[in-house]
Amino acid sequence: MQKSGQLRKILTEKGIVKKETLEDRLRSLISSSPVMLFMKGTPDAPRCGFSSKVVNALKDEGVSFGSFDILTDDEVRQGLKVFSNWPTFPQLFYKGELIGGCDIVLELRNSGELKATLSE
Ligand SMILES: N[C@@H](CCC(=O)N[C@@H](CS)C(=O)NCC(=O)O)C(=O)O
Repeated sequence: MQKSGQLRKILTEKGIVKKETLEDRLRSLISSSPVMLFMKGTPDAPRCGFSSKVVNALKDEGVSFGSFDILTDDEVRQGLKVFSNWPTFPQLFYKGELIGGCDIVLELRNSGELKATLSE
């Protein structure tokens, strides 16, 4: 365990810091970038066609975004479905709010609203 991990463990045992719950972790991940994409794979190497389409739509519109590969963390993968009440990936968030998955992002792109939706 790394030093910061050891410190957190000791402080948590002493009740000095609150144990980070999965919900805390999800909230913090969702807010880690104004536009945040939970996807399968990475923007450079998507591992699902739906994720790939959303990455391309964001890149085409010149939107910069953060991403998280849910294939690397099953807790986040299953937890986010419950937290956001959305059963599939990709999931795109803007300023902490769920925008939607692939179908919605493509609809927004096709109607010319994607860039504006992600910069309000
Ligand atoms: N219609 C969906 C398509 C996405 C989808 O069906 N994703 C599936 C297969 S990649 C999924 O995430 N299943 C749940 C899982 O793999 O945990 C959308 O608009 O995003």
